[in-house]
Amino acid sequence: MLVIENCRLTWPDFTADYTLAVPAGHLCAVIGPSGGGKTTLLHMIAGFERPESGTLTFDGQNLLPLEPAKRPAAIVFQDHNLFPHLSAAQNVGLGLRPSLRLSADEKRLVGEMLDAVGLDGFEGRKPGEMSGGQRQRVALARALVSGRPLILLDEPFSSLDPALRRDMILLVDTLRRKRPVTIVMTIHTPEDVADVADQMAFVADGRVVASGKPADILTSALAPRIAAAVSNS
Ligand SMILES: Nc1ncnc2c1ncn2[C@@H]1O[C@H](COP(=O)(O)OP(=O)(O)OP(=O)(O)O)[C@@H](O)[C@H]1O
Repeated sequence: MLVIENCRLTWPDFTADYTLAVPAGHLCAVIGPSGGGKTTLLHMIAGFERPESGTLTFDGQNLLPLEPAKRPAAIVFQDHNLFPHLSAAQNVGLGLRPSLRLSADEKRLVGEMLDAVGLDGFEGRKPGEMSGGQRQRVALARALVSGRPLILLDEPFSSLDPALRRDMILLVDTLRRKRPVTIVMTIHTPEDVADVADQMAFVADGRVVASGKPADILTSALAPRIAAAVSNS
C-alpha cells in the first residue's frame, strides 16, 4: 500500500499538501486541472521532489530518506526519456542494469518484455525509427522489466491519438494482471481509464480533493470541475 500523509511542498507560487492512499495492486488514475499538482505528486513519490513535512510509505517502508534510484518505483514520462542512440532492447535493458552488461537470463527477460508490449521483432530499432506509440511501449517495458512494484506513469500516452491511447491503457491493464504492480497514472482524459482504474484521485491546487471509485468520482459534485479540466487540457 502506498500511503501519503500531509506531504507538503512549498514554492514561491505553489503550495502542495498531499494525502492519498493507494492499496497494493490498484491502478490509481490522477486527474485534475493543468497546474494543479499531478506531476509534482508523482515526482514526490519517485523522489525527485522532497516534501518538507509529512510521511510517505510503500508497503510500510519509509521512502523519504531514499534516493530515487533506491525507491521501489519506476517512472514513465510523457516524453518517454529513451536514449536515441540505443536500440529498443538496450533501452529496455537499462531498466535492469544501467551498465547494460546483461546476463543471458536478463537478455531473455528483455526479449520477453518487448514481446509482452507487442514489440516482437523491434529489438534492434532505435527510438527515431519507431512511432510514438511504439516508443511509449518501449518506455513501459523498461519500467516493467525493472521488477519494481510501484509504477508511476506521468501522462505517458497523451501525445497519442485517442484510439492508440486507449489501446495503451488496455495494454497497461493486461500487463498489470500478469505481474501485480501498484500503478499511479496521471491522465487528462478520465473517460479513457474509467473502466480500468480501481481508483481515481482528483488533484487541484496541490491537494487530493477527492479519491474513490472512478464512477463515484466522475458522478460526484466534482463532475463540472472534471469536465472543465478536460476541456482546458
Ligand atoms: N521545481 C519547482 N519549482 C517551482 N515550482 C514548481 C516546481 N515543480 C512544479 N512547480 C509548480 O507546481 C505547480 C504544479 O505543477 P504540476 O506540473 O505538478 O501540475 P500538473 O497538474 O501536472 O499540470 P499539467 O496537467 O499541466 O501537467 C505549477 O504551478 C508549477 O509551476
